[in-house]
Amino acid sequence: MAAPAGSKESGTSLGRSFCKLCLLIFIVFTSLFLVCLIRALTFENREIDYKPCKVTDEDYIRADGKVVDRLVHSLRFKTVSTSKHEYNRDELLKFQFFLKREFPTVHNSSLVKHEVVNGYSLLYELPGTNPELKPYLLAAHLDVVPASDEGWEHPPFDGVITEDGHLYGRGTLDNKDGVLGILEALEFHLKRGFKPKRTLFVALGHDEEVGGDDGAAHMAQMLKDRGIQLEFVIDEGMPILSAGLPMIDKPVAIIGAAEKGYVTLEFKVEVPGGHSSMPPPETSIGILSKALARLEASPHPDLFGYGPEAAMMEHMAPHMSFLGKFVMTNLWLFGPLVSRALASKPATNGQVRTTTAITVFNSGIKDNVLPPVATAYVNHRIHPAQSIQDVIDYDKAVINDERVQIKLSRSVMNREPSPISPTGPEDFGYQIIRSSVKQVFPDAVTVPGILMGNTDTKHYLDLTKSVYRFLPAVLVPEDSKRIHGFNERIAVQNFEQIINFFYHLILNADQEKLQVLHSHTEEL
Ligand SMILES: N[C@@H](Cc1ccccc1)C(=O)O
Ligand SMILES: CCCCCC(=O)O
Ligand SMILES: [Zn+2]
Ligand SMILES: [Zn+2]
Repeated sequence: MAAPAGSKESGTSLGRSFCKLCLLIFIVFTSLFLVCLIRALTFENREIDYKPCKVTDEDYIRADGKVVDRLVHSLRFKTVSTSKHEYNRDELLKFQFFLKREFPTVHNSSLVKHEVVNGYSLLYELPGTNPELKPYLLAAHLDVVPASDEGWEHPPFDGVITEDGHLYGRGTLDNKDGVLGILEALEFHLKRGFKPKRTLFVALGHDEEVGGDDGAAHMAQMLKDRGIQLEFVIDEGMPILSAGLPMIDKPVAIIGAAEKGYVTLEFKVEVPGGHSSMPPPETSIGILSKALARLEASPHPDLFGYGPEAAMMEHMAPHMSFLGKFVMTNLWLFGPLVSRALASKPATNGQVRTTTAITVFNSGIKDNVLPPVATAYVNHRIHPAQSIQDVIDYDKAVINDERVQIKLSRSVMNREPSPISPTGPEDFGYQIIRSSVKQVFPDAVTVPGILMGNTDTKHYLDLTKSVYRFLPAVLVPEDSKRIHGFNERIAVQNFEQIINFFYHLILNADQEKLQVLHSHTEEL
């Protein structure tokens, strides 16, 4: 049967426009590929390497004998914090006397001014010979979160070292490794006659795990009252990830340049009670449960690129496989892909958005009584691009039900996200930390990032804009569950590296200014 009139021509023109469309798509994809390729090939590694401090073999501190014993004994003090103002004072005092006895030079040298603050925190000052140089602060905390023997391979307060060289205990990662790391390095320096040019403070808080209001807050106020401004602060924070990041096979030291905010919201539904034989279509439990289900089904917006996470990827790019570099130097195009990859795992989802965790649900009186009240608590860790009010507004819009009352909980931990600290090639504090990492972990890549937990650094934000949350514990992503969880542990060899990190940091920070070694840009 002949084709209807005109169909032959239209078939050809359809074919022609289809070919034009294919050609257009081919041209678009080819040009996108070429743009990405040129960017990847010409990407400049802006990092500048600075002259590291001079050290000899005698300068290396070994974590053996007395050194490792001191950490083991420190873990046995049950310096547990449970809530605001509630912490084990006896154990804190025993720990304090132990440190005074074990670090005699730090505590008796005429070079060191040592103060016990608010009964249990420890503040040390080593005045520098050059008062022109702004002081810096090394922070850590003496307290730990609770732990019972249940669920642990070795009791959390015994300090057991296993055959494979791991020391098990509450506080091995959070944060007695930091406390002893700083004190071992300082004692070693002082015994060798070290006299700083730049004033150094060490602040060991005793209630970080419950907000730091009795410890770090007081030490910060003392420094403010003395009119002190700091060059930089380094406190506990992100680790060195030895695995788990996409398309990079080197260890990555993530230096926390920002810290997420923290807010717990209370959701409450109040309805008339009554006899369960005459129930309304929805009880208070039903109304609140549906509202919470909507919250879980509507994650807060993906804010990849609005915090330090994009800078983190770009700093990794020069050290990645070609594919990795191709992607990470073209986040303008692949950003949505990268953020979806980060969002796919709980351990990294918090890098790209405000997280939502329904942590408490209370309701019900008796099985034949309609529940007059249902209450729930939701804990959000807030992305630096959002505020507490943004989070409340978003939750209200998602819940969209007048019967659900939403209000700020009276949690002592509520706080806005921190400002983002400078991480540029000339920023002294960030570069000093980078140099010290590279001296102790030569094959590690250093990048800026966000700390998802919270620390005492909130109290020091008025003293400097350069606040970093980093401690070179070498971890894999699975280890994150050990922090505040079961089987917290540290490799003794890694503790030795932490001590030497602080040893180098104290030397590197004592320079008047950064001395350029070479800039990668010059190399190109
Ligand atoms: N550091 C602990 C406790 C804490 C929370 C919030 C502020 C200060 C401390 C955490 O991140 O959960
Ligand atoms: C290792 C990071 C810890 C976050 C702050 C804390 O829980 O003490
Ligand atoms: Zn903690
Ligand atoms: Zn901690």
